[in-house]
Amino acid sequence: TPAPAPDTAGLDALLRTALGQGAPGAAARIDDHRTSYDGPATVHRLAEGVADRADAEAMDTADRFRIGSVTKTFSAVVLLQLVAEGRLRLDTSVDHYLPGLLPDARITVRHVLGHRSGLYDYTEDLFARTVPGFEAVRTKVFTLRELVARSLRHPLTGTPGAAYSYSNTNYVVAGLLIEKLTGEPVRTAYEDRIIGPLKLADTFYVHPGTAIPGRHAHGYLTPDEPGGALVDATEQTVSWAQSAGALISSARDLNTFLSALLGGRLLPAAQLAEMRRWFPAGTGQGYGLGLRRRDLSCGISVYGHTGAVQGFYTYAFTGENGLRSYTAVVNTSNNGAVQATMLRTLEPVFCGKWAR
Ligand SMILES: C[C@@H](NC(=O)[C@@H](C)NC(=O)CCCC[C@H](NC(=O)C[NH3+])C(=O)[O-])C(=O)O
Repeated sequence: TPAPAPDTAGLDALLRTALGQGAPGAAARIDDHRTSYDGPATVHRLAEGVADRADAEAMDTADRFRIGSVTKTFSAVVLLQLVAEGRLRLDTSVDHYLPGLLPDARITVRHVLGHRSGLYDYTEDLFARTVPGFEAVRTKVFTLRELVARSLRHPLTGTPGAAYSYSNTNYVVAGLLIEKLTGEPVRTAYEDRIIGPLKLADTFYVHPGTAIPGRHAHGYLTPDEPGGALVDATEQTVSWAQSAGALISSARDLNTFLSALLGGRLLPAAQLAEMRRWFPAGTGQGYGLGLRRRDLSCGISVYGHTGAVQGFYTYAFTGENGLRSYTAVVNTSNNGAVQATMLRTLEPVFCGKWAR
């Protein structure tokens, strides 16, 4: 049975709701392939509001932006390619590859990629106070090991291999694994293994640079104080996240990436299957290896990742076999109402107008 057509009117209504809840702008793109993830597609583009509050430049679906944790899916793909090449084993202790880094040799590569390591999330400390925390790190450059050291000031939050517990520390360790196994910085791995082969012309890893190259949206951080002024957070190193959240991309490129991933272009079937071994991660949600699954009201499950970096929320998901891919960005963050509204957009996009 063909998938229901996207309800673009319902999607646009939700984007406008997000603006009413405090987002300066919102943009969304759907790439709807007929028979194959890399074949011809119907493209839907929607944009509301402004990319830049200073000059009221309109939001455009072509604008580049910071994708936050969607970076984790890129990092997981690189490591799973290394698994396919026989250079890494998922059920081997991280200690085997990075001796002495972690305090518990029971933590395996699979635990790290599935957020089941128990490693404390150092960003809890960094961003307990949203704007002061951001201002304190926005121009800072950390090493990946410094970020792990911040995590290890706290005990493990649980037994390695037990429940899912989201932690950025896991994808900092993933970055250290990529660098150790390839002998190259993570930027080279992203470029050689994903960005180049898929020709993702809007996708960049510029750390520790602070500028978003070319045409981009400004990102506005919502302060903790109700009614407080938005903070232009566009320029930052994102060194606090790196392999856990520092990539820059566009709606077009993320749709290409997810369609290729779920379409089987980036990983052999065995490794894609590993990525899709789900652990419970909330109601109607699963986490595999760098990949989220969300179950929708119409019985469709979608696969991708969300992103939250100062000034930008990203939602990037695709359906079965990567046929219909959807990316949306709103240029604010630290705003729960906007986040909830944007998660609802998956319904009209993948279930059509009967989902309202
Ligand atoms: C959610 C998403 N995770 C990410 O994208 C990672 C990189 N971001 C975070 O862990 C949140 C950092 C604080 C953001 C800040 N919040 C605060 O400072 C709150 N005090 C903000 O909202 O900009 C995911 O994995 O799905």
